[in-house]
Amino acid sequence: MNILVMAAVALERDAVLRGLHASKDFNVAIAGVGAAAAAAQTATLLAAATYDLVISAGIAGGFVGRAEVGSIVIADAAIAADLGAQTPDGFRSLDQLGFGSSQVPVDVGLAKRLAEALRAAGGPVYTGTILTVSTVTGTAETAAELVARVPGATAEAMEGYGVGMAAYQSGIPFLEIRAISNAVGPRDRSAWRIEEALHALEAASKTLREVLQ
Ligand SMILES: O=C(O)c1cccc(C(=O)CC[C@H]2O[C@@H](n3cnc4c(=O)[nH]cnc43)[C@H](O)[C@@H]2O)c1
Repeated sequence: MNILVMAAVALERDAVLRGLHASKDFNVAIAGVGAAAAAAQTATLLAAATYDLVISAGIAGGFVGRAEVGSIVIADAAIAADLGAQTPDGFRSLDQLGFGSSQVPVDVGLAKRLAEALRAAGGPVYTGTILTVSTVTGTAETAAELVARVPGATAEAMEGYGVGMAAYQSGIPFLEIRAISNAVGPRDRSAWRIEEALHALEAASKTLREVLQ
């Protein structure tokens, strides 16, 4: 198998690489922060080589009561939660506006298999919707608004939809894997546990390699 893993920043890429133990089946690349950079970089790499699977991997915020710091979330759906329009009657997604889809398909069977393997390896693992946002949520009001908009919301990050859209447009299966570094809600950057999340991401990458090889 030839698998492309896209991480937003070097710290995430390095955690994934440590977990994969230099497996030749994987190319781990830096996507940049945000869906636009991630989509462009993923599309460039997909045009340059043949891949069987594309994965968006990194750290993320976890919705309170759904995914705690240090846990792993595997996407069963990947949704651009703020892509649409505000109207007097509330938010309208791209789908509701008739301009495409705010959701990219995930390989649900593979996501389930990976989640089972991660559970067997120990550590908290959840499957649920991972939101892609352009702005890191910083208030309880916005967190509540996102959960109301997407009831299955489990984690939020900034690249999944972009990576997934590039994969979808190339007809390649897609997965999103996130390790939780912080709670989604009132901004408290000092409470982010990035090291803890990177360790969880490394351990999850080890299991990922075992599942896919
Ligand atoms: O300090 C900040 O507010 C900040 C703003 C933008 C990016 C970062 C990063 O640490 C970049 C890495 C990566 O982390 C993901 N991430 C982690 N937690 C969250 C979150 O609560 N909401 C959205 N994204 C999150 C994201 O995918 C970044 O690319 C820090």
